Amino acid sequence: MSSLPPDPAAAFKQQAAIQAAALVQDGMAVGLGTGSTARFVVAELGRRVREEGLRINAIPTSIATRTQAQEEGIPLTTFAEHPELDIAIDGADEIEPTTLNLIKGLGGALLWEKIVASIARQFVIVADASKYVDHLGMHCPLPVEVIPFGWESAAHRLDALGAQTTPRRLRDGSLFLTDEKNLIIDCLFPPMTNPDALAADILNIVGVVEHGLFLHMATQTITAGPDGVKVLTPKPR
Ligand SMILES: O=C[C@H](O)[C@H](O)[C@H](O)COP(=O)(O)O
Repeated sequence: MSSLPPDPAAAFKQQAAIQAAALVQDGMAVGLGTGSTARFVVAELGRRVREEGLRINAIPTSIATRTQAQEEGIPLTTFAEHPELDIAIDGADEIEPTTLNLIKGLGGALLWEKIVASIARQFVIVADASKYVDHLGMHCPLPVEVIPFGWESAAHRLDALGAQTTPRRLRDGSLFLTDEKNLIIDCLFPPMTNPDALAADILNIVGVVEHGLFLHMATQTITAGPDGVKVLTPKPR
């Protein structure tokens, strides 16, 4: 029996995920996201592969997703074979509904997720409707991935940008390690009015590998909530 509490949003996540998985067509190279919503996408694509004979090649964005995709029987591919992808489908922690700018990475997969999103012609976000915010940073810390060497100095420089920083830890107190064996500094910023400038400042810190601001990347969001399914595309800038 699972020790995880039931997820009250699970049905909405699954609804959004199934609609997004329907965008995947025969022959596509597909980026598979990470997290509780992306899991439903992978499950649905696995079902389509097995039951409908859907032929796809996929690149997973975490070790956890790779394991799930293998269990589902989804064929995996490499960046050498597919340096570009037709579509990537992933979850998000916060969505700003006008720009479709995002915060991602509460699951720690932001680096591989951003690499995969950056090579996908379509980057589709699936979420339950609770993920919408007026300004990024309203509900979540911004995860920033840093290399282990000198991480305390990187955290100090993130503090200087106005963040309240906490290194992410496991329950036993040890530092959380990403799939790349890096650390995550969770940064509580005031709600963001200029995420582009903040993203540039964060990337200027030596030792920072990537951050969870996914700006001007999503081509579509599919969310589900009590009011039904909503599909958004970014408003022209
Ligand atoms: O690192 C994790 C990812 O960015 C997830 O896609 C994100 O945290 C959303 O996860 P969930 O669908 O579980 O809310």
